[in-house]
Amino acid sequence: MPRTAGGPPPAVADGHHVGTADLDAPLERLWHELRSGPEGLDERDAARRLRVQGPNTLPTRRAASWPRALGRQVVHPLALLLWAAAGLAFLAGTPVLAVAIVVVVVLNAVLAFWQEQHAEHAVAALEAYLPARTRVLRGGVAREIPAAEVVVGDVVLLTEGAAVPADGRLVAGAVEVDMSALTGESVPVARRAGAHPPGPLLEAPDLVFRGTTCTVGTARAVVTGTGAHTEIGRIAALTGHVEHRESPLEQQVRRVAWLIAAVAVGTGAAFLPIGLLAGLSFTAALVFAIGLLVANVPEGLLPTITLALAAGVRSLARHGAVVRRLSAVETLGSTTVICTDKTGTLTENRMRPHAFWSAGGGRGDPERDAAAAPVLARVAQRCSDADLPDPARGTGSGDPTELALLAVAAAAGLDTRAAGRARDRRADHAFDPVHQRMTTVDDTPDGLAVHTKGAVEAVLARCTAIRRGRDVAALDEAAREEVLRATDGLAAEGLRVLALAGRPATAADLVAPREEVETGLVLEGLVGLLDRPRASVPPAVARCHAAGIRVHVVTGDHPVTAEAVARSVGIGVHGLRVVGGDELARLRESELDALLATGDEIVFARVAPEQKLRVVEALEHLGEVVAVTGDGVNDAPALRRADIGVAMGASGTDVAREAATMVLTDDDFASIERAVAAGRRVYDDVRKFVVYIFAHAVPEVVPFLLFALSGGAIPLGLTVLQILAIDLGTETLPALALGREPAEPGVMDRPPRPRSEGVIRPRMLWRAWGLLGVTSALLTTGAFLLVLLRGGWTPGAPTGPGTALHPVYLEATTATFVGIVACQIGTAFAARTEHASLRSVGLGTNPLLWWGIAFEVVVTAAFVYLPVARDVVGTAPLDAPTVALLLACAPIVWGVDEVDRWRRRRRTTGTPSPDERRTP
Ligand SMILES: Nc1ncnc2c1ncn2[C@@H]1O[C@H](COP(=O)(O)OP(=O)(O)OP(=O)(O)O)[C@@H](O)[C@H]1O
Repeated sequence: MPRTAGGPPPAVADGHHVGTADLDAPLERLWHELRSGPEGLDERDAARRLRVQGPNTLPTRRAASWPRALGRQVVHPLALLLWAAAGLAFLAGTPVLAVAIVVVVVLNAVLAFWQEQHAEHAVAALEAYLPARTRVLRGGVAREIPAAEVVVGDVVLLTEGAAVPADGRLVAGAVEVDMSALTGESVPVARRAGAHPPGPLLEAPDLVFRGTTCTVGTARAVVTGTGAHTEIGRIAALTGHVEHRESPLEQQVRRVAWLIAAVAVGTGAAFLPIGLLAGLSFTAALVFAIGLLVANVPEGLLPTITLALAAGVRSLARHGAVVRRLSAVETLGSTTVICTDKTGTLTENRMRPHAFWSAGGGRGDPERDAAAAPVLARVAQRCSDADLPDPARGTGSGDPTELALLAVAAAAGLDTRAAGRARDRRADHAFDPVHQRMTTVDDTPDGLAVHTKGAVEAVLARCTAIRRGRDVAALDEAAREEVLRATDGLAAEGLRVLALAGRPATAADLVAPREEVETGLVLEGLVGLLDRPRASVPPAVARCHAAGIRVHVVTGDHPVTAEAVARSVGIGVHGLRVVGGDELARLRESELDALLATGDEIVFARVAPEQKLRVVEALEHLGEVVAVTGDGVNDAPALRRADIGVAMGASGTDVAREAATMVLTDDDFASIERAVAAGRRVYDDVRKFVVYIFAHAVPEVVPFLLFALSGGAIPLGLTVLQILAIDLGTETLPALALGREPAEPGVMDRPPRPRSEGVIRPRMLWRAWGLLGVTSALLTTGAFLLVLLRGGWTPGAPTGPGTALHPVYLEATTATFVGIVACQIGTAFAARTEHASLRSVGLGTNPLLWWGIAFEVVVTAAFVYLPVARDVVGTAPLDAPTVALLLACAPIVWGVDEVDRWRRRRRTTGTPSPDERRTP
C-alpha cells in the first residue's frame, strides 16, 4: 500500500500524483511507474505532461468567497450605525430619508468591496513579479524553469536555500529541510536518498515536500506530486486563502474613524434636545440629529486607505521592489538606517579579472600572465561550479566570482566547460560564508590534486608553502606579511581579492573531512576581481543622506575592499568607520550600541551572516527603523527580525525571499531608496485624503448649528438628503484620486517620520476643520443667506412648503449644496500638497483628480437640474450669476490654504525645520 499522510490518495486520473505509484517501492520500480529516469524527462514529454497535469500551482478559493466579502461590508460596524440611522428615520416617518441612507450604505459597501478586491488582486498579482524558479534535469541537462512548470516525473536539483517546488522522493544526495510550513517544527530535519524504513509519510527520511526549504546540502529528487496533489496543496485547500492582516496605519485609522463616529453620535444625541428647544417638532429634531450623524460618520475612510496602500505596492513592484505585506509600505517611509551588503547591491555583480599577484612575479595582468602560472590557472579552472561555455563572449551561468576566475583559466588556454570538469571531479567541499573558501579534489594529468580558492585570510591559514616562480618555498612569517601587504594593495583599489592554492592529493583526501583536505596547501597567487559600483548607487546614497537615512555596509568581503567600494559610492562622506568581523565579535553590547550611536556610517567587513542579526538587534534597540538586505540562508533571521528585510530577487535564495518583507527584482540598492520614497509618498497621500474627507464636516454641520442656535429664526441651510448626496455622489472619486497623488517635492529632503507619530495629528485637524472647513462654512453660509435675503427673506419669516418664500428657500439650500461641492473642489487642490505650492507640483500632474472633479460636477449638476433628482434631494435650479458666484468658492478655499502654506514656508525662511516639514 502506498503511504499517505492522512486519508486516501487523491484521484489520479490526471496523473498529478503517484497515487498508483508505490512510494515504498524500490527506486527502479518508482522510475518505471513514473516513466522517468535518473536523467529526468525529456522536454517534449515534460511539455505534454504539463498540458495533461496542469501547472504546479496551489488552488485559490477566491471565487467562492466574494458574496461573503460583500456581505461583510454591509454589516461592517460603521455601516450598522447607518442602518440604525435609517431605522430611526423610518420610525420618524421620513421613509425617503430612510431609503436614501440605505442607498448610501449599499453603494458604500459596493465601493468598499471593489476597493478591497482591487487591493487583494494587487497583492496577489505581485507573485507574477517573483516567479518561483527551480532547477530540473531535462534529458540529463540541468535547466532552470518556472516552478509552476514542474511535472510528475521531473528530477529536481535541490541546493542550499532552495524551496522544494513539489512533493518528491530523493534519488541522490542529502539535505536538511525546514519543514515548519508543514509540521510547525522549526528545527531542520535531515533527508537523504536511499534510507527507507516504514513510518508516517511526513517523517519518511527520503521524501521532501512542497512548501519546505532546503537549508543545507545538495540532492536530487524525483517529483511524485504537483499542485493541489501535494501535502501542502491539501492543507491549502482546507484553509482557503490567506486573510489580509490589518497594518498599523489601518488600525490607527480604524480607531480614528470610531472616535469620529462616536463624536457624530454624541453630537446627534446632544442636538436632539437643542432642536426641541429651538422649537422643532420631535420628528424634525430627530431628522436633524440623524443628519448630523450621517454627515460625520467616515464610512469610506478605511477601504480608501487599503486601496492607497495596494496602489503603492503595485507601483513599487513596477519599479523593482516587490513588497510582501501592505503594512511594509508605511514602515518603509520611516526607515532611518539601511544595512546593505556590497556585492550585487552596491556593485554590479559582474566581475572581471583585473590584477594578478604571485610571490615570484609580483603584480601582473591576470589574463596575460595566467599562462605563466599553470597551477593557479588550473585551480581557477577546477575549483568552480560555474559554466563558461564561451569565454570569448564571457557569458555563462553561475557565481560571478567563479565566472571571472574561469576567464583567467580560459586565458591560460584551459578548457572551461562544465562537462569536462565534472568528469574529473572526485570530491568537493562547497563554498560557504563561514569558511569563505571552496575546495575540490580532481584528477589532473599530473595525478590527483587538491584545489582551493577563497578569501585570502581563509586560504592563507591553510597554507604551509608558497610558490615563487618554479620553486615552492616555506610560508614563513615574512612571506605571510608579503601576501597580506599585496592583498591590501589590491583591496585598496576596491578589488575583491581571492587566494588560490593547491597540492598533490592522495586517495585518503577523497573521503577525509574538510579540515584535513584543506591543509598543507601551496599558495599559488592572488587574483583581484573588479566589480564596478552600479551607476545608480551614488545618487541614491546621496538622496538617502538628504532624507536623514544612514547607510551601513555589512559584507563578507575584505575590510579594505569594502571601504574602497563604500567610499566610491558616497557612503561615509560624513564620517566612516570600518569594523572587522573579529572586532565586532569582541565588542560588548554597550560598546556596539555606542558605536552605532555615533552617527558615523559603518562598514562591517568579513562578518558572518549571523553577526548581521546582532547589528540589526542593536540598531533596533537604539530605536532605529532598520532595512537590511540579505540573500543567503543564514541571512534569514536578520531579514525576519528587521523592520524591513530586503531579499535579492535575482541572486538570492528562496529561503531569504520567504523571510523578507520586500524582494528586489533587480538587486539594486537604488530600488531600496525608491521604495523608501514611495513609502513616504503613500503615507503622505493617506494624510491628504484624510484632510479632504474631514474638511467638509464643518460646512455641513454649521447650517444645523445656526438653525438651532437662532431658535429656528434662520431656516435649515442644508437638508439631510443633500448631505447624503455630497457624501455619496460627489466626494468619493476625488478622495480616491488624492490617494494616488505623486510625491510632493522635497519628500526625500526631510528626516524620517518618527515611528511613534500618528497618521492624524492636531495640526492636520486644524488645517482640515479650522482653516479649510471654517473658510468653506463661511462661504457657503454666506451664499445661503445672500440668496435668502435677495429673495426678500427676513429673519424669522416662514419658509416652509406652501409659503411664499419656499421657492427662495429651495434655491438657498441649493446654493449651500453647490457651494459645499465647490469648496470641496478647492479643498482637493489645496490638499494635494502639505507644504509645497500647487505651482511646484503642477496643476495637471494628477489626471485622476481632474476626472474625479469632472464626475463630481456632473453629479452635482444632475442633482440641481434633473427634475427627478431635484424632487428627492429638495433642490431648485440656480441662475447663471449665482452658479458663477458659487464656483468662485473653489479658488477662494484653495487660495486661503495656499497663502497659509506660503506663510509657513516663509516663516521658516525657505528651509523648513524638521518639525515644520513634518506638519501639514
Ligand atoms: N565562490 C567562491 N569561492 C571561494 N571563495 C569565495 C567565493 N565567493 C566569495 N568568496 C570569498 O568569500 C568572501 C565572502 O564572500 P560572501 O559571499 O560571504 O560575501 P561577499 O559576496 O563578498 O559580500 P556581500 O556580503 O556584500 O555580498 C569573499 O570576499 C571572497 O573572498
